[in-house]
Amino acid sequence: MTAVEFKNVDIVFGDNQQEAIPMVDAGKTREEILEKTGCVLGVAGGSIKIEEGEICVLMGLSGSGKSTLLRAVNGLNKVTRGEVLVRDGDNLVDVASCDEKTLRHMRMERVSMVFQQFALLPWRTVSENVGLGLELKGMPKAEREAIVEEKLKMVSLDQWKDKYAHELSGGMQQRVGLARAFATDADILLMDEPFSALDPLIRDHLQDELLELQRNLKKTIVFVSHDLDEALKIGSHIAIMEGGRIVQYGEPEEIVLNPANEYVAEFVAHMNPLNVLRCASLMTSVSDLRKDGDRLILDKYDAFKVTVDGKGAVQKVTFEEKEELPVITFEGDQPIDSVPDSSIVVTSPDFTMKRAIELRQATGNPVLLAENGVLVGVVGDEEIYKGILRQSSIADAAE
Ligand SMILES: Nc1ncnc2c1ncn2[C@@H]1O[C@H](COP(=O)(O)OP(=O)(O)OP(=O)(O)O)[C@@H](O)[C@H]1O
Repeated sequence: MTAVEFKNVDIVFGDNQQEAIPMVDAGKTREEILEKTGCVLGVAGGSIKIEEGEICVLMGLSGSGKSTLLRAVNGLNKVTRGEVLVRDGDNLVDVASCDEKTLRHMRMERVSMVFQQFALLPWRTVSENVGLGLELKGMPKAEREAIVEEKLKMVSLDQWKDKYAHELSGGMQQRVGLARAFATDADILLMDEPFSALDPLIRDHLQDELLELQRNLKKTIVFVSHDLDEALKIGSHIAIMEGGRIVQYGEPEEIVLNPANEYVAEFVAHMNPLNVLRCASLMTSVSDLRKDGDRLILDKYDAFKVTVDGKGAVQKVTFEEKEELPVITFEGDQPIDSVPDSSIVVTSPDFTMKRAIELRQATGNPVLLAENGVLVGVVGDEEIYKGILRQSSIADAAE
């Protein structure tokens, strides 16, 4: 079900909007529109649909219009033309055109916002900050406290509930901000660069925490970031914005494999491919493997050979004709170090390049990929190098 839909959204700042809109339609740039009309183009023709339970990341350089689009979801920015549909129970409300009362209801009950600068009230304790939204809604104290306690536990700050913001580190303050957002019943969270002021390790940790919270609570999150690695890590979909326009919208791997223009390619050139590229896009397919009689050859030295049965399932793998290697199925929920040295791992083509490298390192052998028990391909050193080289050739091309 759709949680948020932007339909041809234009947001123009300034008084001369009637003159600016035809220029938006003609595809004029922000600079041209500013020069002719004095208006600043915030967003032009923004159209995306965000499904419930997704994390959609709005990504782009400073000034590309990310925050402007985000703030349209709770009516903080007035939409010049177009619709911003937001789920309210069984209905979708157009927050761009609804009355004040409906907008207040949407802000209070449906959409909650987490800011970059924590926005904690210094005179309130941690628990009073987390309970703020509930208090404004008029929830009785006892009921409020139970929810606050639970959310503080979720972000591991229950021991800190009576402290004040200045007694907490930046990362902890941001976790309080997260707990406050998760404490409301709002199904939709807006997050405007919530982690960008934090140092990289804490940031990485909070991203993991957000993903974990998201898995449990299944909120819909619209997240602004200027960092493609962050977007790729947490986004189920990413909208890349340039000069007020969405230039590409897609799943992380789609964006990395097929950047829509040079602007996107430039971001992709500097990202870390390990967590994004999947084995399926790195592997050599079974149909491209060389053969030795009935056996498939897995590497260029003809060292590893695999025998499959009539249904395509792996039966036997030999090393240099002498040794038969143990074949292990790896589902992904066991630790890597549980995988025996020298074994051949069969795993899913959906796993990331990072996982393939870890398995390759743990076993010393190529990694086999199977779908529903049928061998579909292999990732060995060659495939891993190609994955890394593709990345550096994108970087070279972008420079
Ligand atoms: N209230 C406003 N009045 C006038 N212009 C505005 C207003 N808000 C944003 N803008 C302009 O709209 C454009 C897009 O700004 P926006 O803040 O959405 O970009 P952003 O991609 O979020 O950038 P950043 O990462 O720097 O926050 C900018 O040129 C900005 O100056």
